[in-house]
Amino acid sequence: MTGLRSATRAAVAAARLVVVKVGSSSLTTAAGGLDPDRLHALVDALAARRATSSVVLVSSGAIAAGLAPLGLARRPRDLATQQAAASVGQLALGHAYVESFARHGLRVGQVLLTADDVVRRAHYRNAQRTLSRLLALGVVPVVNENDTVATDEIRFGDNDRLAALVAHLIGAEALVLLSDVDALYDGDPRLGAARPIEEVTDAADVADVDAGASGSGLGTGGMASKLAAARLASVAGVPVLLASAAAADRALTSADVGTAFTASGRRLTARRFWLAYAADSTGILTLDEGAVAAVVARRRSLLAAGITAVSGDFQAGDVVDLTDPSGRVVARGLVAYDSTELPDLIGQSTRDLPAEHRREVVHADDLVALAHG
Ligand SMILES: Nc1ncnc2c1ncn2[C@@H]1O[C@H](COP(=O)(O)OP(=O)(O)O)[C@@H](O)[C@H]1O
Ligand SMILES: N[C@@H](CCC(=O)OP(=O)(O)O)C(=O)O
Repeated sequence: MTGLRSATRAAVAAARLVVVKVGSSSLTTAAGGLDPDRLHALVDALAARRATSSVVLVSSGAIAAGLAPLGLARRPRDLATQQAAASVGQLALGHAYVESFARHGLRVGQVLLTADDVVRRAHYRNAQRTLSRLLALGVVPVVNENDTVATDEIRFGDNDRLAALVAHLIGAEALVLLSDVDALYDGDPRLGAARPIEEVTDAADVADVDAGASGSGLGTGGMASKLAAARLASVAGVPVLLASAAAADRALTSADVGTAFTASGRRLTARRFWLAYAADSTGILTLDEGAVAAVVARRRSLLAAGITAVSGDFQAGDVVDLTDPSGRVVARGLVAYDSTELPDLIGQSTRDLPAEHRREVVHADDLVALAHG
């Protein structure tokens, strides 16, 4: 794959703010310790790009970097030992980045996020503000999940998704996913002959590609999580390049390696992106066909008359999923009633409702239709 230069690749090469995510397997040795040579090579490529663009690094590797110091032969299965390994490894990782970026006269700042930090609106804004300030101060933010406190329920579990969310959160113009594989293939390359895919114009088209069951054994993501992250970034209007960490310099200069994912969606405002993709939903409203058409095609508010069923336990102001009659999620929104109030209202036209219950169930301003359901 040489000399490739699509509009998407040009956009990645020219992006003034780029999020770069690197996986555990690209930073560590098979024995489970940081690999200084590969880390330095990555940092050299980031520092070179930093001359023309702002860069945010989302780095995995805390758990992997903690294995050797703790005498663990492989990634532990239980959460507590993973968290202990991450606690030891994150310091080693941070230290290695401080020293490596210092070779280029660059400072780094550590940002450890939990799912809550991008799911809850107030936290989302905090993360946004901190990252912007770090960038304004000329610092390279190094982001990871806060593994030591994240519990099973609140783990992102994979930094590919975290990187896509961060890319939108800070208004990045490109997302570069660096892994131990040099491209997306039409099947798991570990299993035999597979062909690289150079350009993906609609990430939904490759959702069926065999992406293997799991990743390298050091990280958690695997190719499936990279595809999901690429799709998330793409629908949010951010072009994505997936390439090998060994080719980080070319990925970050000419962008003529790996697989490029075109940005298919319109860029959503931070609030609408948060609503559509980051926030946790606490309930489901099932819509009849007329309401689906009104909400999705005509961007109207959702009225009680078009709702056929309500499930979940939520309060006014919470995020709920809106589904079509078959159960497919077609939109998300901030609901204006508690779940206990709605059963008496649904299916009734507004004029038949008491005056205090005539407001929309989800106002059009608080509603986002989902492009791919
Ligand atoms: N269709 C595919 N195309 C490319 N790689 C794939 C595919 N299916 C499975 N893989 C595997 O996914 C691995 C990358 O995932 P992972 O090891 O989790 O990366 P990282 O640590 O960079 O997040 C590759 O090493 C590759 O063997
Ligand atoms: N937060 C974890 C990494 C989780 C993860 O997504 O790993 P990877 O698939 O290697 O990107 C860590 O630092 O070990």
